[in-house]
Amino acid sequence: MDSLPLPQSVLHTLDNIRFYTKDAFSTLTGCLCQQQAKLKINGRTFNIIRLLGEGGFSFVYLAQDEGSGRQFALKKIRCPTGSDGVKEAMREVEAYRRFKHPNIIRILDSAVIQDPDGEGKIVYLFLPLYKKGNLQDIINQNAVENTRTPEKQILRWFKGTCEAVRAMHTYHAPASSGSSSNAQHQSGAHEDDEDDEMFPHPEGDAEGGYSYGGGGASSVPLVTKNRPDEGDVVFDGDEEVRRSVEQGHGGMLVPYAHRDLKPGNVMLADDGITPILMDFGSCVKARIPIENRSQALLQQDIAAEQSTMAYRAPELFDVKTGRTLDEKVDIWSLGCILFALAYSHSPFENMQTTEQGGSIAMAVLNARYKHPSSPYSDGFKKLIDSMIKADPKDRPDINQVLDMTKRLLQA
Ligand SMILES: Nc1ncnc2c1ncn2[C@@H]1O[C@H](COP(=O)(O)OP(=O)(O)OP(=O)(O)O)[C@@H](O)[C@H]1O
Repeated sequence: MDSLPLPQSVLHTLDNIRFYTKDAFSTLTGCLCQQQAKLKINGRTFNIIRLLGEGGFSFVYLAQDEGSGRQFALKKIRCPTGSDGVKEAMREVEAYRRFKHPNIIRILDSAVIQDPDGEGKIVYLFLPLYKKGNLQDIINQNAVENTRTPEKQILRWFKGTCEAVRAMHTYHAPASSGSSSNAQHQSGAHEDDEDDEMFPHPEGDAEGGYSYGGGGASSVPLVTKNRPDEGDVVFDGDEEVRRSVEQGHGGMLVPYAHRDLKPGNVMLADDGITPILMDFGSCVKARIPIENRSQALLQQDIAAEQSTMAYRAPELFDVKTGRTLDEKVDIWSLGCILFALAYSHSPFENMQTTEQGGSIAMAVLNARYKHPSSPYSDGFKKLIDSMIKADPKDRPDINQVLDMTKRLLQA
């Protein structure tokens, strides 16, 4: 059959869902209407229904398990040979597993396969599907319809988002061997893991909590374990945390920072109320002492790649030697998120800044922004202002942000 002429946008999409053999892909391009892209992993077949979204490093598809009919968000991360892609993707997987909290996305499973089209590997993350979209969709809708979300509603979404961030900022290393009691479990994490482990995992975990097949054209399942068995040392994917646990220093505070908090990374659960924090590709241990210029430049480069500019804290634009980066970077971003939920844009992507010839970076470094006129309360505006402070030391910590938010909700 002759191939149908396809518009560029469709070809672009197809280029990114060449999940399986070239023959099958030819069939797909020839019969787009009748055929659906399929992905086979470990004997399970998934129909790829449509593209949900696209990030800097990945494509996210709506996928359906042909056997059970269950739908997922399937994140596909392509990792070229010679890059740290697989390692970085696995850091994201470990971060999803580390934080078990009702406002943090959980991972259902993951797999690494040989890229059928190249030398590299592809990492697939199976995530719960959120059909209501994210907070950026709400912002876009408000902008298009010239509407505003009521203050209390904004604060409810914001509070849930802060609770997710608190779970990261107050993370404690696993207490000891044979126990899964980390801070998240103690503070009411959901234990609803019955859906986990979509693929059979016949072997034990490899060192580092996962293993993946090293070659061959066929799909190789990632061996993962989402819940620790009795007697296992709980490994959270971080070498330093593991060493501390082994040395009997479990239970210590190890704050993590998300480093890419923005409305597009907060999904809405099906109730439309519960915010779910996602996209942990940028997540790092929060406290990083900067001892020399090369460390400063490295952190600056990482931030430039992974932290969205309009929500990025000033200390990540210009990393200073002799300082310690910490979790306050997220507090800045939370201030920008609250502002954006109110006024439909980040404080540092408004027209005024660019019209006056100023760059975003300059405005951020000076924490220079203005509240447009609005019906929001003074308390609400003060909460935003408390977080968007140039000096991280002047910003509240996450517990203080939550206290202020709760007080406003009760007012
Ligand atoms: N679980 C999900 N349910 C529904 N849609 C999702 C889900 N996960 C991701 N998406 C969609 O895919 C988009 C990209 O996802 P994600 O942010 O994880 O990718 P990324 O490559 O890490 O992005 P970024 O470049 O912003 O860091 C999201 O903005 C969202 O629209």
